[in-house]
Amino acid sequence: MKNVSILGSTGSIGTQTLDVCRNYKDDLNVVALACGTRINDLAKQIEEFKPELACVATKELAEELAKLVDNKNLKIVYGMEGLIEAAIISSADIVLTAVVGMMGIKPTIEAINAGKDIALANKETLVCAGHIIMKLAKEKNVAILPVDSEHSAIFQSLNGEKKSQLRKILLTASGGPFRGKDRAFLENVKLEDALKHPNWSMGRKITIDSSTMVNKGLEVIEAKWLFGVDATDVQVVVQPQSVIHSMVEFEDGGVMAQLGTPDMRLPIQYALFYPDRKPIANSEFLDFYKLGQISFEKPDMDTFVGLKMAYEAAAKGGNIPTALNAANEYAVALFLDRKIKYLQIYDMIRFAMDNVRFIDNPTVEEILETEQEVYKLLKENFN
Ligand SMILES: NC(=O)C1=CN([C@@H]2O[C@H](COP(=O)(O)OP(=O)(O)OC[C@H]3O[C@@H](n4cnc5c(N)ncnc54)[C@H](OP(=O)(O)O)[C@@H]3O)[C@@H](O)[C@H]2O)C=CC1
Ligand SMILES: CC(=O)[C@@H](O)[C@H](O)COP(=O)(O)O
Ligand SMILES: [Mn+2]
Repeated sequence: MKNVSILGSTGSIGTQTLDVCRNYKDDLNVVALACGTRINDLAKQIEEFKPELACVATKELAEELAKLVDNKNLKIVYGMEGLIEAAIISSADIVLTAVVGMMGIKPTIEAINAGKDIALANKETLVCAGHIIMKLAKEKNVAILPVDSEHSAIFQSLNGEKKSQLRKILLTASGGPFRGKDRAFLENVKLEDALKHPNWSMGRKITIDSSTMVNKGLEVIEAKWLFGVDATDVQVVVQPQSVIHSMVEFEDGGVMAQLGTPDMRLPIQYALFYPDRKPIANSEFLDFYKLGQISFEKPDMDTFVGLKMAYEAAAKGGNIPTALNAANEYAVALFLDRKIKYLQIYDMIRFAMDNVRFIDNPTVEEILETEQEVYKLLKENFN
């Protein structure tokens, strides 16, 4: 039996993780659940999975949750302190990090310090603090198991191979809902259209990131840290059907790929049960006769400049990936609130990367200071 703590249990990855736990009740035991504000959903999860601890965003929500649940053994906590408590709970063997954004940094680091394996969906954490997290994980001998579909595919493709013989990583991208469009088209795109991912059903923030291809940029940096390669050795290949989840090429010209239907429960359960594979319940299997064709394209980085800026951020290093990520989080939240136009997401990222005070090898505190500095810069310079 493996004890699991889930950070972000009410979201897209969180609920799919609970579906895996539901399908494997004898193997996975949920010990902690953390969410932000959806306390009615959390209350139902608590009733079904009976964790020891539940965490919500604020004290008020914690008090409301206490009224909704009838479980005297449940400890209810809140805020960042509470999220860290959920991450380091002594009974957990593994922490699945599925919160969105930089709020994942501290709990992930504390979970590693407490010796927990990490099933990592929260890519923003590695983008900003990959240099700290990968080093610490090695020191503490804990595994960082990728949940992001592409990184799980790379991890699966590298299984049993010598990393020294790896030539490059081929990171696949759907191209998002605006694939093939030009900059003039992007000028006036609507929120509703940006939220229509061609293949995946995901949370709102990552869905916008996929549409701008900033998601792919974050994933290039995530791959750099997870697999210890240069970002220049990560080549993005647009594969619009999202059937090939990523590939790796070796020195001898051999290419290994992982394919599957777009169902996040596969990478989730692969991370939770690694190195075992388990049957997947209620999912479709790939039918190559029905599939017809798989096609490939080069990404248009002159239109989707978010991807180009991520390569630039990776090359500059230090706190520049944090500047890119923080500006993107800030801008996407405004776009989701209909406060800015689509292309301002790129403008804000550009401005933050060009104007933030450079810090080489930033500490966690400096990463979080950079986040605040970026927010201030953007508030002062965009209205
Ligand atoms: N969705 C997907 O298929 C994929 C997602 N990822 C990554 O996984 C992460 C999660 O994405 P996704 O599931 O789509 O996002 P969602 O927006 O669907 O879920 C986010 C989760 O974080 C919780 N949360 C928000 N604020 C807080 C807070 N203050 N304290 C604690 N929890 C909080 C939310 O709770 P509540 O809603 O209750 O406020 C929710 O449970 C992201 O980093 C994303 O990039 C990676 C690959 C695929
Ligand atoms: C499911 C997943 O891992 C997402 O990151 C998804 O891959 C987004 O797709 P694109 O960014 O390629 O559109
Ligand atoms: Mn992905």
